[in-house]
Amino acid sequence: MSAQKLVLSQRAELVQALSRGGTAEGVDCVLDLLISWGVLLWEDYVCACVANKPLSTRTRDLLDLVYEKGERACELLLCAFCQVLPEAQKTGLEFGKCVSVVKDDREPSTMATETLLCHRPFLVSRLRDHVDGALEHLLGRGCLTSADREEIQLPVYTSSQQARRLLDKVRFRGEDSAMVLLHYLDRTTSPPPPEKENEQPFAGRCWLVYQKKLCSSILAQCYFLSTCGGAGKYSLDDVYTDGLLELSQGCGDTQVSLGLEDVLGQVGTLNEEADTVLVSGQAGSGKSTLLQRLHLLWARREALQDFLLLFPFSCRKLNAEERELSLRDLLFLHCCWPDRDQDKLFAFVLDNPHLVLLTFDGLDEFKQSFSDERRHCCPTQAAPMSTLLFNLLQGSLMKGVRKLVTSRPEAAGPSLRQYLRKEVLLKGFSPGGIDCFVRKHHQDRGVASGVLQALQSNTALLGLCHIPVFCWIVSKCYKELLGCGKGSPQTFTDVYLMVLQHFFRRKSPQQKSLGSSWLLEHFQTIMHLGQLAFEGLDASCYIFSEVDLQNSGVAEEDITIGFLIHSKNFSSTDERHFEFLHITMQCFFAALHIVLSDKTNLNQIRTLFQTQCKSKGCIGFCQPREQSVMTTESSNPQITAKFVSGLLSQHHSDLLQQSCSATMLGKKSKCVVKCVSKGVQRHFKSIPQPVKGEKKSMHAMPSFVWLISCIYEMQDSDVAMNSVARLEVDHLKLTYCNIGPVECTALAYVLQYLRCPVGLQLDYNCVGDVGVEQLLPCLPVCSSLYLRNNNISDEGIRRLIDKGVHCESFKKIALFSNNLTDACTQDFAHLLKTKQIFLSLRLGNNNITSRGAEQLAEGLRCSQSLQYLGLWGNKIGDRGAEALAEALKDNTSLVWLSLVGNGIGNSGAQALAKIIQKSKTLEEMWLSKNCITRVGVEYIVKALEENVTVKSVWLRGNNLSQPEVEEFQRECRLIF
Ligand SMILES: Nc1ncnc2c1ncn2[C@@H]1O[C@H](COP(=O)(O)OP(=O)(O)OP(=O)(O)O)[C@@H](O)[C@H]1O
Repeated sequence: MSAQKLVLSQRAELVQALSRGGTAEGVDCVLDLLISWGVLLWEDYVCACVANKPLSTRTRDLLDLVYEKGERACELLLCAFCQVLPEAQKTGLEFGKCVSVVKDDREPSTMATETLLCHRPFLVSRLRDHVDGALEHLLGRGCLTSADREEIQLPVYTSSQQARRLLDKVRFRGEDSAMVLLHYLDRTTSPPPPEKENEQPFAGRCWLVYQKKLCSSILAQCYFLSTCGGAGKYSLDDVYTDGLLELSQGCGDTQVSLGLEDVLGQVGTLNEEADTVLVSGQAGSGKSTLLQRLHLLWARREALQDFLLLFPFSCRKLNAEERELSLRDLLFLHCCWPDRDQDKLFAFVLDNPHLVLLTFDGLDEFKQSFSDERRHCCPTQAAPMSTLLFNLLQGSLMKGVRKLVTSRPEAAGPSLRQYLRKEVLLKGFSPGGIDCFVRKHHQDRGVASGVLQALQSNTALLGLCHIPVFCWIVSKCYKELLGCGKGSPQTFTDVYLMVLQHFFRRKSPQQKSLGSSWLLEHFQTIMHLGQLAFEGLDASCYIFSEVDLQNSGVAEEDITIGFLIHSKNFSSTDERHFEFLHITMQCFFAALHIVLSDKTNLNQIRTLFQTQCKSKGCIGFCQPREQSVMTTESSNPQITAKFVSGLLSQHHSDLLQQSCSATMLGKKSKCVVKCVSKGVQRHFKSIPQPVKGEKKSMHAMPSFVWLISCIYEMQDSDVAMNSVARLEVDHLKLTYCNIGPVECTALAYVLQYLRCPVGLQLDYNCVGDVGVEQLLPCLPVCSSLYLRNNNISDEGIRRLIDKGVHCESFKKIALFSNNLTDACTQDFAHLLKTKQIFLSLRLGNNNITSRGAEQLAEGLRCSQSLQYLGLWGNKIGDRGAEALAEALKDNTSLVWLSLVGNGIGNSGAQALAKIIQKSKTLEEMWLSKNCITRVGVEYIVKALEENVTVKSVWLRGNNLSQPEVEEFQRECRLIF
C-alpha cells in the first residue's frame, strides 16, 4: 500500500497513538523530524505548532498537511512516527517501507542557522538539559536579550519546549548567534573528539595539555594586582571592582553599560569582518586591570570559554624585542613555551583561528605608531615586531583570530580604527564603584567610612577618584589623607605629592609625620628616580635594566622605597628589571626632574607644552635621536606637563624652594604660564568667524581640555582669568571629549572667568552627578547648558537647580538621555516658577511619568517665559498630557512642545487641543509615536480651525488607517 493510503487508512490510530499520554512532546518530536528533513517549510511548522489547539486536532491537522504534500512526504511522516512512538504504541500500526528510507541527501550545510534546522531533533535532545546555561551564555554575548530569556523560560514550557524556543530565537538572530550556540553545545555537551587510529594523541589531548600550561602561567601572573608589587599584596579577586564600560560612538547605543563578557561579545559590533576589539580609556582608568581580570577568569574557566587558547601580550614587553620573529615564535616565545608537539599545536592554532584569543595590553606604549603599509600574511615567515603586531591587528595575519587590545584613546588613530570590530570605552569607576573599591581596600569599616567621608567633603578629590588609579592612591595614602585636614588634595599634583610623602614615611616608620623639609631630605632619591623616569619617557621606555638604574644613579636604597617594582614582564631573564608602580608615577617623577633640575632649560619646557601640536613625538628633549623611538602617544607628555604646571604653582613653592633656587623656579613658572596661555589663545584664534545670523561657536579639541587642566593644576585665579579674558564666543562645544568629573572641576575653575555668558555644550561625556556639582562655579556664565547622555540623575539636578535659580544668565538646559525620574520634576517646577526668564527645558528620553508631568505642570502654570519644552520618549501618558495642557491653557510664551512617544491617547489629545485652540504663540506641537486615533485627531483639527499661529502638528506613527490619514491631510498643518 502506498504511504499516502497508509496515512489515510490509519488516520484514527495515528492520531490516538500520538495524543495518548496527553503531552505534546510526541507531536513536537515528529514536527522536529519533519522540519529537519525538509518535509515541512517553516511556515508549515509555525501553523502546526499553534499550541492552544487540542492535541488530537494538532495531530489531525498535521496529517492533513503532510498528506497534501504527496507520497514522499507521507513516507517520511510514517518514518517520523515510527521513530518517535514508543514500541508499545506501535502495535497494530503499519509504517510501510519507509522505515529505512530516511537518509539526509542534502548537501551538508556550512551555515550555522541551517544547521540548527537540519539537526533540530538532535540539538533539542542535547540542549534540553542545558537551557539555562545556554541562555546565560547567549545573553552574555549579546545574542539574546533578557526579555527573550524570560519568554523562553516561561514555566509553562517543558525543558524540550524551552530548547525548541531557544533554537528558534537564536536562528532568527542570525548566523553569529547560531555559531555561538553551536560552539556552546559543542563545548558543554560533546564528548572529547575521537582520535584517529595510529595518530599521536593530539587533537583530543595535546592542546589540552598546552591549555593547562597556559592557564597556570596566566593564573600565576594575574593573581595579584600589578600596582601592589611591593608589600601588602592584594589579590585581584579581593579588590577588583567593575568599571564603567560603554560602547564608543558609532558602535550602537553608547548609553548601554556593558559587562565584562560583552567586551568580546556581539553587542556593538561595527564591522563583522574585523577581528580586533579595542578597549580605550585614559591613563589609570583600569585598562590593564580589566585585561588582567579577563585573563584570570579565562584561566579559571569562568569566562571567554569560546576560546580554547588565550595568548596575552604586553606591548611594553614587545618593545624590547629586537629580533625578527615569525608568528609561531611570537606565540610560543613571548607567551608560553609548549613542552612538546609545537608543530601540531601551531597547526591547531592555524586551523582553528576562531578558538584563539590574543590580547595586547597598552598599544599606546608600543614604540611605533600603527601603520598598515607593510603587508605580512605568512605565519611562518619572520618579520619585525611592529609588522607582526600591525598585521595581526589588521587581520592580514591569522584572519579569524580574535584580538583584544587596550590603549589610551590618543594612540588609536583613524588608520587603526578602520580595522576594528568594535570599540569599548572604559570610563573608570561610577560613584558606587568608588564606594565599593574603598570598602574592598579597607577591611576595617571605620577606616573605609573615614576615607569615604573625606572624599564626600572634598568633591574635587572625589572627582579624581572616578579614575581608579587615584582611587587606589587615596586608599593607600589614607593616613595622610585623614590627617591633612583642610589642606586635603585638590589637584593631580597634590595627590601625587601625597603618595610621595606616604612612601617616604613608610621608609622611616619611627617618624610619625614627615617634617616640612621632607622633600629636601629625600632630594637625591627624587632626582635619581626623576632622571630615570624622564629619560625613560623621552625614549618611550617603561622597563629599566639595572644598568639603566645605575646610569641614573638609582641605588638599592632608592629601590626599596617602593616607587619601582620588579617587572614581571621580564621574569624570564636572569637580570632584574624594574618599572614604576604606574606609568603616571613615572610621569610625576619626570615632572619633578624637569622642575627641580638646574639642567632643564626653558626651551625644554616649551617643547613639552607643544606636544599636542606634533603628530609624532614624545617629550622630545633629547632629540635628535637616531633610532628615534617615537610614538603618536601624546598623553604621557601631557600628563607630565600637567604635573609640571602643578609643581610650579605658588601653592607648592615653599616646599620646592627648599631644594632649588626661587629665581629658577620663578622663571620656569613664568614660562609655563606663557606656554599655557599661548596654547589657549591658539585655540581661540582657530574659531571661525560666524556665518551671518549664527552664533560664534568654538568646537574645542581634547587638547583644549588638557590646557585648561594645566591651568587648574596651577591653582592661580589670575592665570585662569587672564587665559580666558579675551575669549569671545557664544557657544563652546565640548562634545565627545571624554569629560568626567575631574575635567569638569578644571573647566569650571577657568570658565567662571569668562566675560560674557556662553552656551556650554557637554553632550556625550561622562559628567555624572559629581561632575555636575563640579560645574556649578561656572554656572553664572552659562546661558545654556547641554548635557545629553551624561549619566546624570535626580540628585545632580537638585544641586544644579539650587544654584541655577540664582544665576541670571542661565536660560536653557538640555538633558536628553540621562537617568532622570519624577523625583526631579519638582525641582524643574521650582526653576520655572522662580526664573521668569527661563526659555528652554528639554528632558527627552528619561523616565518621567504622568506623576512627573503633573509636578512639572505646577511650574509651567507660573512660567511666562518658557518657549521650548521637550519631553519626547518619556511616559507621561494621557494623565500627564492633561496635566500639562491644563497648566498651559493660558500660557503666552510657549512656541514649541514635544511629547513624541509618550503613550498619549485621545483624552490626552483632546486636552492638548485646548492649548492649540487658545495659544497665540505656539508654532509646533510634536505628537508623533503616540496612540491617538481618529477621535483624537478630530479634536486637534477643530482646534486648528481657531488658531493662526500653529505651523505644524506632527502626528506620524499614531493609530490611524491610511484612508484616515488621507482624509485628515486636508488640514495641511497636520503632518503624518
Ligand atoms: N577595576 C579595578 N578594580 C580595582 N582597582 C583598579 C581597577 N582598575 C584599576 N585599578 C587600580 O588602578 C591602577 C591603575 O590601573 P591600570 O594600570 O589598569 O590603568 P590603565 O588604564 O591601564 O593605565 P595606563 O593607560 O596609564 O596604562 C591599578 O593598578 C589598580 O590599582
